Amino acid sequence: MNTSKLGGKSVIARIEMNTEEASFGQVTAAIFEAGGDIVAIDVIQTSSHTTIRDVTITVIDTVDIDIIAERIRTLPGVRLQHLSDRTFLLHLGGKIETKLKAPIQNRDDLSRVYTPDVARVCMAIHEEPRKAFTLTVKRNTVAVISDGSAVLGLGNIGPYAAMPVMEGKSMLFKQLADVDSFPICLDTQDTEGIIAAIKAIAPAFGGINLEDISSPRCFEIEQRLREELDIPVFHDDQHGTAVVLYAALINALKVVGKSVEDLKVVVCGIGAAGIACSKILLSAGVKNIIGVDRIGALTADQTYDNPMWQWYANHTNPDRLSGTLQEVIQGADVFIGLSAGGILKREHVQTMAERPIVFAMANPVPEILPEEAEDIVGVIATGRSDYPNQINNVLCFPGIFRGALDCRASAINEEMKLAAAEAIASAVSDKERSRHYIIPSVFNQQVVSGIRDLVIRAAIRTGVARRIPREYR
Ligand SMILES: NC(=O)c1ccc[n+]([C@@H]2O[C@H](COP(=O)([O-])OP(=O)(O)OC[C@H]3O[C@@H](n4cnc5c(N)ncnc54)[C@H](O)[C@@H]3O)[C@@H](O)[C@H]2O)c1
Ligand SMILES: O=C(O)C[C@H](O)C(=O)O
Ligand SMILES: [Mg+2]
Repeated sequence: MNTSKLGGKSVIARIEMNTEEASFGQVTAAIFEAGGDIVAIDVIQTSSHTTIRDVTITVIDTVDIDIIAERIRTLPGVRLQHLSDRTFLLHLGGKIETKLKAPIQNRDDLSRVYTPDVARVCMAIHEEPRKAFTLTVKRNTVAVISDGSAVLGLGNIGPYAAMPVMEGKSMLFKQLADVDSFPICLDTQDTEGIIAAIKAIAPAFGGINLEDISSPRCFEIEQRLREELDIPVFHDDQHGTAVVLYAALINALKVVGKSVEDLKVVVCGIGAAGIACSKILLSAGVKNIIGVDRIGALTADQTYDNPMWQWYANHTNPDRLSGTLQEVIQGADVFIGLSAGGILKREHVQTMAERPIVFAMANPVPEILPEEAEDIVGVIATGRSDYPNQINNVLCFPGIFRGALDCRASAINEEMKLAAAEAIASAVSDKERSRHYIIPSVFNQQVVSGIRDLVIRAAIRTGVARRIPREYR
């Protein structure tokens, strides 16, 4: 895939200067002229003739960091000691750690957190298994599990390379919703192997967040685990995405003044996310959805080996359109991309209906970058945090699990998902809503608490809550 548009970079240049030969002004001018932007300067060491500074430089994608380094190196009296990529620095040794809730300071503490006293707690759980929820980490812990087979839009990069994403999800769980979580990448892509592994580790967890498992295996894995486990199993790429997409569409339609029943929607990428998003749109009353994958539009006139595609073809595309994305997108009101970076061109968007809505959600590179279509669309959104309108499942998964854990839900059902979408959409007020603001920020404090509230109510209403939090009694 094309990784040249992975976003801006931020580096730290450690620069040693002989103050008799060079001035810091020359250094900043050289960085600026080569296309870098200085965002921070830290003095590391000074002596009578030399100073060492850490200069934090950001650059946009089109700027070559090596050229900046070369310019610095050629300045007389200046030495570039080293250049570190801040993103890689942040990943050194991983991004999360465990922390103790109580210190172990003496033998007495030791005997209570561990043997012999811990045995009494073990036996209490043995006698009454549901006490695992009160006496272990199960109460507040979710496993973030992947097999590395469909990581972001990077594809099947395997369990080791998938870890940074899963660690990132765990950080978001903790920071946004105070949910503890473990990133777990399994070294198997066999459906039965994955199901068995997850069932075997489930006792430690209050919920399972499946992540970046490719379709169609993800459907069976989730379905089986939902049937066989008594804790919520939620494939985030399907349902988290669908929830946030639906929330964004509710608000985008208000901005462009169109209604759900009249829409022609093209969904590109009929995988885990594309199928789940299409399903939520069908239940929201969208009548004309056309799914497109690498082979073109899915139509009931064809037969497919992939059973999900067959189901899809039979439930969408009422006019039985066939052909390429370029052909079927003509006259569409909405494009939803959950496929691969850079596949939608400005010329295609120009053939869409008036004030089209473009949700280019492939990560890390969207189907089309906002700057390529901004002036010809009604609303454009991506999955990324560096553009306005980020449609990303991070708006959903922390809050939906917060709600599910707080009421000890046995499952996350359709009603809870719709409740979460409603909560997200309503976090943007009528006054705030605009073509650049259809979806609340990930950092909007209202989002998690709003989702939690509606999700708990939906869980109680539908009988999956095993504990009613005090404020709902
Ligand atoms: N913004 C978000 O919150 C969010 C959430 C989930 C997934 N995504 C992104 O959506 C994409 C798909 O994720 P997934 O989990 O559904 O993966 P997946 O592997 O299950 O499905 C991807 C589908 O896209 C199809 N595809 C790939 N290239 C295509 C092309 N050029 N034209 C048409 N179809 C093409 C594949 O054949 C496959 O069916 C990824 O880029 C992922 O990062 C974004
Ligand atoms: O991980 C993300 O940011 C979104 C999503 O889960 C994806 O796979 O792209
Ligand atoms: Mg994902």
